[in-house]
Amino acid sequence: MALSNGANAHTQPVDELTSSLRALGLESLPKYSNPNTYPTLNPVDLYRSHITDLLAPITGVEPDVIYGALQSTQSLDYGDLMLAAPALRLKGKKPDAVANEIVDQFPESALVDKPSVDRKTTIRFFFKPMPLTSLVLKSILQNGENYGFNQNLGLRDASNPSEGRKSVIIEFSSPNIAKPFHAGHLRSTIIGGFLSNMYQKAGWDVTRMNYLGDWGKQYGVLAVGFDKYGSEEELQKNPIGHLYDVYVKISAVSREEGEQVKGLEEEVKKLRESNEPTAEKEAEISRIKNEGVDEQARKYFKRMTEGDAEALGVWKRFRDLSIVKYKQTYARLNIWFDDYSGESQVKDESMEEAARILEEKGISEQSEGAVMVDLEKYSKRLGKTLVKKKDGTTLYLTRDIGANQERYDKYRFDKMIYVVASQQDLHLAQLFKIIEIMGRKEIADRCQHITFGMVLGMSTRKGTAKFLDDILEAVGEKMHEVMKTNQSKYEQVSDPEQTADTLGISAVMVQDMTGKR
Ligand SMILES: NC(=[NH2+])NCCC[C@H](N)C(=O)O
Repeated sequence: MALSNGANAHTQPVDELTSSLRALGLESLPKYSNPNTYPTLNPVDLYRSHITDLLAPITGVEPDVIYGALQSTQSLDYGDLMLAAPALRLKGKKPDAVANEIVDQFPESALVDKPSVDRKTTIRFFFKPMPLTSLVLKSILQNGENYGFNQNLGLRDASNPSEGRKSVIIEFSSPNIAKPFHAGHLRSTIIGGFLSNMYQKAGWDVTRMNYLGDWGKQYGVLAVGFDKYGSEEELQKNPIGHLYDVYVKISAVSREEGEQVKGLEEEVKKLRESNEPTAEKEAEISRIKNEGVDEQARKYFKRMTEGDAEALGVWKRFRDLSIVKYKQTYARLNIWFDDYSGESQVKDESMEEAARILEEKGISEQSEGAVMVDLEKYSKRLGKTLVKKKDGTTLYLTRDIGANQERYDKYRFDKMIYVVASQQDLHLAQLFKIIEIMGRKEIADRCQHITFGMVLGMSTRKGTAKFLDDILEAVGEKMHEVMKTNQSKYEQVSDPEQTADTLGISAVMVQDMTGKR
């Protein structure tokens, strides 16, 4: 989304605010204004600044200290702002005496009532209602959807807007094709969407990125499965669900074959012990090993990695159709992405280059044909980890290393945020460490992992919700039930299904934001 450039995008309202303040009998803007928020001074900043102005002469404390000590309250019963007297750090005075002095000496103000002391040392401030409504409502009307935001925060240099805006990549959601969209993906989607909006409103250039799990042998398995169980019609209708079903079916076959081989091997062992012929059983074993799902999938994926157009074509269609469907579902949450990247998009060259650097710097070592990095010398908890498998293929971590560099080359980001569930804390810590010791500390320092637990506090009753669509469906149904418990109100809702849907989605979003982060 295009953002207006330049530092002055929001300076106009300040002038208008000044005139509103004059109308309330105040000369002009408060003298003390937080320099970070000054150009867009929103009402809360304005009140904090105003109170700071009034308290500075009474207490003799630095305005910065007072401003910082004025805190929001837990609930409005406790005032609009509060100040803990000890936070003023006045030496040689008892906090309760300080609190009383402040209340006694607090001058008449057009914006706030005379404060009161609570629990001896806490001073509570209540805003006067009338000026509050006239200031806030006016500011909301003037700023529209930009109310409460300061686009200048995203400037590289606030005093020199021509330096441009800071850029941030926010990587979030990142589900795996043909696998369920689980609670971790849901929370990542919500938190990531929220962060994107916040950075955008703070004037950063935001790139919303979805890093799909779309590469690896399992996509060979999927292609083999589609040959057997796939339906073109189903694929078009419901790609995400259908591919998942196919994957489940073919995985079961592959598991069965694995067990079969194990059983046959046991039998061969026994036959050998009793000197009986084993040829027949052995032939069966090698037939499964050579023609079974696993081997077919391995071959198929190998063709994909070698750039075989036909193999890639099939896979790409699965990916493209899934993305179309994802987009529709994300839209229900008002979430979109600028870049659908994914593990498949990481170029071999960038991974090879990373491998070369790791080797040259003596960071990686050979380990029984595979390549490993020992991070224990940096931190015990980072452990040892593979960056290349014995057969030369890459791993999840390898692809992340390559992707990190490619994103930097492409976007020159000032910051990159990975919104990923806490199961992957170690993975991301390893990633950032490896990037750092490869000599890219500057890039590593720009990367941040936003982690979260996966307790959802919302169980989908049937326990069958596997995809985002199902989850949203389930919460909608639940809401509908709740609505029906009040029949007289229910009858007044014109489109209950639609309303339940909207409420359900809102509930999912809101419950994630109710905890303090
Ligand atoms: N850059 C990353 N590794 N991002 C997280 C990707 C999450 C992964 N697709 C999963 O579902 O587990």
